[in-house]
Amino acid sequence: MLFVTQSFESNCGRLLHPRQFIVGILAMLQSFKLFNNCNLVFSRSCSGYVSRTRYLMRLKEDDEACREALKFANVLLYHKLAPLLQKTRSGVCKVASFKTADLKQILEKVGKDKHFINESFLLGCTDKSEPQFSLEVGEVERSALEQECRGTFVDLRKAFFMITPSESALAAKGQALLRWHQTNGFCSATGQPTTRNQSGSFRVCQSSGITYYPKMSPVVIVLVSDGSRCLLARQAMFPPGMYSALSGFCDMGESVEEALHREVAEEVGLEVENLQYSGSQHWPFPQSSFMLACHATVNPNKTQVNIDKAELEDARWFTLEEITTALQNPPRNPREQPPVFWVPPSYAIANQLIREWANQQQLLRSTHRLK
Ligand SMILES: NC(=O)C1=CN([C@@H]2O[C@H](COP(=O)(O)OP(=O)(O)OC[C@H]3O[C@@H](n4cnc5c(N)ncnc54)[C@H](O)[C@@H]3O)[C@@H](O)[C@H]2O)C=CC1
Ligand SMILES: [Mg+2]
Repeated sequence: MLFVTQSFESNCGRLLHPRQFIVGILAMLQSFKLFNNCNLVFSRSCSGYVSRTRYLMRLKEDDEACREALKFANVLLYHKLAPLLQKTRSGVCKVASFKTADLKQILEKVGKDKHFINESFLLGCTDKSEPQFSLEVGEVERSALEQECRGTFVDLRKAFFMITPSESALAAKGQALLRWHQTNGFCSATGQPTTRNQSGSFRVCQSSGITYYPKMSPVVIVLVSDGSRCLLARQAMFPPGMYSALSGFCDMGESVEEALHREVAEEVGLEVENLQYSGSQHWPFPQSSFMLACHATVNPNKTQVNIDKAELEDARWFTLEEITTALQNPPRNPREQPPVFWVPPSYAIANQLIREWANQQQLLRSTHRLK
């Protein structure tokens, strides 16, 4: 109904394009649930962001519509949370996705019931409004499935170095949703099993009526600059040579600003100022984090780091030259051939912060040269 009301409001006072008119009628039918398969027709006839969003909203909430959408969906496969990747003819890696009908045949070939596909969770939809789902197939023998699908299940951290940032985001979301369902099968109040809705947008405990929604833990991440260098750190568990921006989970009751000040003070013993928001990102590790990324500065006369060795193995200041070299030479296989110093892959928001800082430094230098 919201859609109909808003589209009428926004079109008020001007003539409707025939396409808009059809879309409006379909939306109205859909909102009154008079036309069962309407969502399919609707999704294919609209390509706008708002239409896709409203369509997804409906799939999340309406089990029947979601089941219907799954019949014509694209499904991403995971084996013990590792996404299936395929190589294109040109040798580029991409996240594999299968049409439901094709996937049913594949599942039957590897000895799985075709109805198993109903275990999928709704992920989103493509630019063409084709619904996307994720499915965990960990019970099936991995090599048989890889052969049948002509792909390889790759650890997600490794996959981030092989696929584009937008595919990384999709693969990360799929994994996070599967993990959340795997670890939220029981109500924390009653201990009774929880059941999912069809899309997987929530789970309910039938005994207490409590609804659980997939959750992310807020994490602050900050690139600290002293004006000409930036501070990067590494934890002992990082792959050799990798340094990243400082980060930390927000404590209960904290604001982003408070968490940033506290984390920097705890981890490297510095006081930051001039916080500047850069962006945010969902990060699937360790259990779905919501990364809030900022830039900050320290007084250039107070740059002595005092590392908390329980948290960090090392933290040091890097020059623009060191950063530029690291950004220009991302490692292909960091675990097998680690460079002396490298930064997180382009999908990670830490990489975005580091790139922004490098661009700003370059701009500052060229402005100085002009003076
Ligand atoms: N996307 C990106 O660019 C980056 C993402 N990250 C992510 O940020 C996360 C947090 O960063 P850290 O520096 O490790 O955090 P941190 O500095 O807060 O230290 C982690 C410790 O905090 C405690 N902790 C408090 N709340 C927690 C919670 N909700 N979940 C798990 N542990 C909690 C645990 O003892 C844990 O060992 C990392 O797990 C990492 O995956 C970190 C850097 C870059
Ligand atoms: Mg930390």
